[in-house]
Amino acid sequence: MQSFPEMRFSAFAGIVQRGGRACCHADSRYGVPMSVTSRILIVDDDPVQRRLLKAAVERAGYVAVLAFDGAAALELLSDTAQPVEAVVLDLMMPGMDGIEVMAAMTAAGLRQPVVVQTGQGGIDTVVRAMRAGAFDFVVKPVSPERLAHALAIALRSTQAEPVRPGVAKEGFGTIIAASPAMERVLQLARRAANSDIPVVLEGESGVGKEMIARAIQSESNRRSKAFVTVNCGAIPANLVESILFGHEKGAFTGAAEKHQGKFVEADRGTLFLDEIGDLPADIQVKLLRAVQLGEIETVGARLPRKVDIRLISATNKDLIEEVKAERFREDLYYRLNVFPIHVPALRRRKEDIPQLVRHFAMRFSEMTGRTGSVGVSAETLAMLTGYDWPGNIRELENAIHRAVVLCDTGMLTPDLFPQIAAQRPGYDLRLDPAVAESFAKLASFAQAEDVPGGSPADISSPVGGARDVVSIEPERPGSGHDGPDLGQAVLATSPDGEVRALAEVEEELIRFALAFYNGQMSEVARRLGIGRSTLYRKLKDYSIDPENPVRTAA
Ligand SMILES: Nc1ncnc2c1ncn2[C@@H]1O[C@H](COP(=O)(O)OP(=O)(O)OP(=O)(O)O)[C@@H](O)[C@H]1O
Repeated sequence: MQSFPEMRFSAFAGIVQRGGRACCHADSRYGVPMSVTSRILIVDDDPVQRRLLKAAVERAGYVAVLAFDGAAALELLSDTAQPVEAVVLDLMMPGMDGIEVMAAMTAAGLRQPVVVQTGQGGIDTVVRAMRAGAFDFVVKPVSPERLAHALAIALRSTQAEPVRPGVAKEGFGTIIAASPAMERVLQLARRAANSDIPVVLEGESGVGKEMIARAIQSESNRRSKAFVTVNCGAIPANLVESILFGHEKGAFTGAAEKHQGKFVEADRGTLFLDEIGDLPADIQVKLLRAVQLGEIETVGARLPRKVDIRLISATNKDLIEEVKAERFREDLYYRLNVFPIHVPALRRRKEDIPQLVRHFAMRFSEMTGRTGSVGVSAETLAMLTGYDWPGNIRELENAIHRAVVLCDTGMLTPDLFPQIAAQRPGYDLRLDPAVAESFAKLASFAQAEDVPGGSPADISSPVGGARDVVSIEPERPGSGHDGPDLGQAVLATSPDGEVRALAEVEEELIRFALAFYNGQMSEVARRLGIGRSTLYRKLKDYSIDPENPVRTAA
């Protein structure tokens, strides 16, 4: 056995000279043996960023190697004596920028996975980086946890037999998440799992609400009991009561048998009420009673029955708006909505897309019995990351499934996603007729609601079928530039030459900032110099939807 000092690195930071330039490298202060520790190259011209990234990389247990520009980075990457296994690359650097570094890496046959750092805002840069071959991207300022996660997955991708990225059979381990927004969601959901607190999951269709509900159940102390789901929007109004609360034999015409109902089925377990906003008014009263008293009234029964239920509800409606419109009972709203969790749309957390794409490619490769997983080309990853996914993860999952089934080459290429390519600028859609035909066939099996962005008609005729999609991608005004487009400046005077009202200018500036910072509330509040709660109050005052701040013309 080696003695302790030999097992550890000495703490040093050396300077590598190269053509008059200097770059430094440092060892892990955690003293992890070199033979098992991956060396991560950090390329950033900003010394403060380099220091922060180095601390994060070392905290994750890797050795940080630092370079302050592209040229020094390429030299370190080519050093076979001390191989670097992954790269954290800044895109905006003087001289050679990040995209040029990746191009030079490709030209030199350097295959280390690259995690690029991008600024807040426009997706164009991300798309360019993915197209240039980036493995993943993180948005500045990146948390140490997010960076560690991205590096772990990047490093696994280089192993001969890649491990599925953090995927467990059930629970939170099944949920692929890389973005800070989803990390926060999962943090809240984990908290909720520790108690019986009623949870409402809000979010668009296909964002993963049911998956999160299942994870909460499977990590709660009810995990060994039933998880029963009811889609309140899908049950005919005249059957809701009987389906939820059950009925006695002969309770009404046609009730030939006793039916125990979902509440009884879920007794001692969890009841997941999906589309809760669609519950008819009379059933809302009965649900309120069940929640308040812990007892239900089975149709036709003489006595109420006690039940012990953990309730998780989900909605893709704005429940408070439903309350205001008197379609949803206020008392029930407050009973159910004790612990609200908002699950953001996929277009609001594009950092999740590369990992989801790889995850589904691997899963569907396994399911379709392929030997080894299909790869995903850089061009495809760029295209899929740039797309808005109106149907969220469900749409992404279905798109990858179809592409894997149709893929003959072992690599997912843009032509396997005609319904997406049709909506992204710059993709040539001259499809192989055989592929187009397969899409037409597959599309006829697809449920229209599963692919909101691509109906069968779109898929079978990708070129002609391209529809006018209203892009809600919150692109940074003047994206592709470093600063705001001056054409977007908030004007101080009105067309009649008079100074505009303060409230009007404020509203416009807030809308501008929301679009500019891609809806990142903390950033918007910070830049406007106000607190988050003030920002939320102002959004309410001006009826601004943070998801869609660009006001439509009156
Ligand atoms: N983070 C994720 N990681 C992996 N798969 C996911 C993730 N989120 C969602 N999915 C998958 O996407 C699909 C849709 O998810 P889910 O049904 O949970 O969405 P939902 O928000 O409940 O949709 P709806 O409102 O339409 O019922 C499922 O197949 C689910 O497994």
